[in-house]
Amino acid sequence: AGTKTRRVLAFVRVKPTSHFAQDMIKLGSDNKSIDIYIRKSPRGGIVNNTQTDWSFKLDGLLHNASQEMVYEAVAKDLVSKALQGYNGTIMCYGQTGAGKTYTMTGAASEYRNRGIIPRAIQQIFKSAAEFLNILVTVRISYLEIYNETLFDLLAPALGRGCKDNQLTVMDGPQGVYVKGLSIHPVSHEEEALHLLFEGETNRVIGEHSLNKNSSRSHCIFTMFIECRSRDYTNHKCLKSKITLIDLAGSERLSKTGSEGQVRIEASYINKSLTFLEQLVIALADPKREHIPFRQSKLTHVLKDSLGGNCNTVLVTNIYGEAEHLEETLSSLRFATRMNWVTAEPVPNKPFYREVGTGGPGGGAILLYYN
Ligand SMILES: Nc1ncnc2c1ncn2[C@@H]1O[C@H](COP(=O)(O)OP(=O)(O)OP(=O)(O)O)[C@@H](O)[C@H]1O
Repeated sequence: AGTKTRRVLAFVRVKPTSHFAQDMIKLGSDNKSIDIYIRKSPRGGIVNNTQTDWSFKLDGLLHNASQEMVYEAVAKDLVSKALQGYNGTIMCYGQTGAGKTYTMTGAASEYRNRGIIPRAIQQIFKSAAEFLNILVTVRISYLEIYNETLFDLLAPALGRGCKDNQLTVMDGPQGVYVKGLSIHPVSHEEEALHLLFEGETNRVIGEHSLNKNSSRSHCIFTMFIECRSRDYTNHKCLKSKITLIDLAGSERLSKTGSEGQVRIEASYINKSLTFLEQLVIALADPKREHIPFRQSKLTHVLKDSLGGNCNTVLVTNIYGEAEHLEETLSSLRFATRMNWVTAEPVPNKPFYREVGTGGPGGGAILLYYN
C-alpha cells in the first residue's frame, strides 16, 4: 500500500482595492487560479525579459472575502483537527502592507474584523464547552523573532535584548522547542484574548511608506492543546499544537524608502524569508537529503511545523494594484513552491498522564510517558 500524501494548502488573499489591475491580474472563476500578464517593456527589467504570462494554481483564492469567510476556508478544519490530535500550522506570507497581520490577528476597530487567531481561540473554547466527557486544556506562548533574536512577547519584563534572558531554539526528543519561552495556561476565551492583546502591544512595529504599522518581526502564536477524559480513572491524553505565524513583510528596500534601522531590519527580514524559501524548496524535493532547518532562527523554530507531522496552510497576501505586480509575482511563486506534496499527517499518539494530588488542572504533578 502506498503512503498517503497530502499537499500543503496554499491560499491567496487579495487586499481590497479600487485600483485592481484587471488587465494584468485575472482571477480564475473557480477561485483556484490566478493568471498574470505583463506587457513587455522596451526597457526590460526583472520581470520583463522573456516571460510575460504566468499561471498559478491554488487551493483557494480569497478576493473580497470577509474575515469570517477567510477563517472558514483556511482555519476551521485545521482547528477542529487539532482537537483530534493533529498538529496544525497556518502561516501568512507576503509583501509589506498586503494584509498579513489583518488576516492573522485582525483589526481591533470592529468585532467582525477579528482575524484567525481570535477566531481559533473562540472555536477551541466553544468546542471544549460542548465536549461532555473530554477536558480540554490550553496553553499559550507568543514568540517574536526580530533581527535574528528571539523574544518572549508574553514576558516583556525579561527585556528586549537583555543578554541574560536570551531564548534559544533547542532540538528535544519531542521536537523543537524554545528554551526559556513562557507558556501560559488559559482557562477561558477572554484570558487567551487578553494574552494575545498583551503580546500584540509588545511587538516591534515600524513605519514606512507602504505601511504605517508595519510588523518588523516574525511572530509565532502557539496554542498547546491537551484533551483528556473527564473520567479520572482513565488518564489517556491527546496532545496537539496549533502554530499561527505572521511573517514580517517582504519588501524591496528602494520601494519602502527605508533607511537606518528600518533598512537593517529589512535586510534581516529579507534574509530570513530567503532561507524560508530555500527550506521550502528543499522540503518539496523528495531527493534532497539535507534539509537546511538551521540556517535561520525562523526555519529552525518552524522545523516541526513545516517538516513534521502537521496540517499546514499558507496564506499569501497580495496587492491587486499594477504597481506591486513584481512583488505579487514573487509572492505567488513562493505560494506555489509551498504547495508541495507531503506525508499525510497522523494524529499524535495518546499518552498516559499520571495525575498527582490536586486533580486535573489543579496543580497536578505530571508525568509523561508514551
Ligand atoms: N482584507 C483587508 N480588508 C481591509 N483592510 C485591510 C485588509 N488587508 C489589510 N488591510 C489594512 O491594510 C493595512 C496594512 O495591513 P497589515 O498591517 O495587515 O499588513 P502586513 O502585511 O501585516 O504588513 P507588514 O508586513 O508591513 O506588517 C492595515 O491598516 C489593515 O487594516
